[in-house]
Amino acid sequence: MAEKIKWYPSPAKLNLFLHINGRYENGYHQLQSLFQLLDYGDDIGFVVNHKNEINIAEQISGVPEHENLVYRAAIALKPFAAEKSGCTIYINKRLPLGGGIGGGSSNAATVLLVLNQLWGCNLDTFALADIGLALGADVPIFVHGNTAFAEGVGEVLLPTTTPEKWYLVATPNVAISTKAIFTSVDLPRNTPKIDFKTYRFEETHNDCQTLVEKTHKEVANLLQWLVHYAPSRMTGTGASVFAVFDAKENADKVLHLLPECYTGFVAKGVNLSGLHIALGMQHS
Ligand SMILES: C[C@](O)(CO)[C@H](O)COP(=O)(O)OP(=O)(O)OC[C@H]1O[C@@H](n2ccc(N)nc2=O)[C@H](O)[C@@H]1O
Ligand SMILES: Nc1ncnc2c1ncn2[C@@H]1O[C@H](COP(=O)(O)OP(=O)(O)OP(=O)(O)O)[C@@H](O)[C@H]1O
Repeated sequence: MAEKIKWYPSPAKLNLFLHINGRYENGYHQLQSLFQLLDYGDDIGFVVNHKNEINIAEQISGVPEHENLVYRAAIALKPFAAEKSGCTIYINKRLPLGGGIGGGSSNAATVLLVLNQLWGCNLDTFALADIGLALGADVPIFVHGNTAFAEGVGEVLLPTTTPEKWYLVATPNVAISTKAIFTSVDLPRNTPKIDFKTYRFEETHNDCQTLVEKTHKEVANLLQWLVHYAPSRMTGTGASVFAVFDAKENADKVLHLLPECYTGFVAKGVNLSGLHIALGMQHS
């Protein structure tokens, strides 16, 4: 009989703000951000084997298996598992690729946390976050699983709690390369550091937004439309943007009005990742 697939959530995040404070010698950027976890994302399924085989059941279009962060995360964890450990991994993709909502990074974190349990590796979340950081700057936030302020390249995390808000997340049909934004000469890199204790959404911004609005008119147009309804901003390096609402019904109303050329969803901001709840991890 075929083994049952065990499914786990892989939540999305928003960068409620993103300030670029400088640049490290290796080209990576020193940033400050507030990573807001959402109750919406992909689902990742697992069937463990003892045949030393790691594979992905169905490929993501345009992403070769060996470049898929899901595959790369499993390979990175394998040295810590028993010799013949393997798995088949299923991906139920809902999050847009390259949206700035962390889809690939979150998928990698789900694989690290779940296989750590299923393979019995017994690594703590700090060790898993270290492995994750080598896969992407956004992986550690999903490994630790708390909404958090971030510094460094995004890996120095200060968990926080945010008031319950509803987010309409909308994405134009364009792909934006994170690398292209971070290597642009037009990216501002000198925002002074803020004190997280005095954070207010209205007093922050996303340093990538003006540049992306110039290079991708679709993002500028979407933001212009959305801001009529609620405070709106771009997340990460785009292409997704979000609008903030106090009530779900208001976010739903605007989602229904969203022009057909955009995709969108409504999600609640949460302080603890749904994955950590599913795995019975109360704190990281
Ligand atoms: C900007 C954010 O989206 C904020 O959440 C992330 O920090 C990006 O995280 P990510 O997609 O996991 O990024 P990575 O895959 O590590 O890096 C993609 C590219 O972004 C640039 N990059 C990323 C993070 C950072 N702090 N500085 C950078 O300059 C690097 O050029 C790198 O080649
Ligand atoms: N499992 C995966 N899911 C999504 N993208 C993946 C995955 N594995 C590799 N990738 C590659 O990573 C790229 C960035 O994907 P991702 O969805 O993480 O971007 P993002 O939302 O901009 O992330 P971030 O907010 O962390 O910058 C994709 O365009 C794709 O080529």
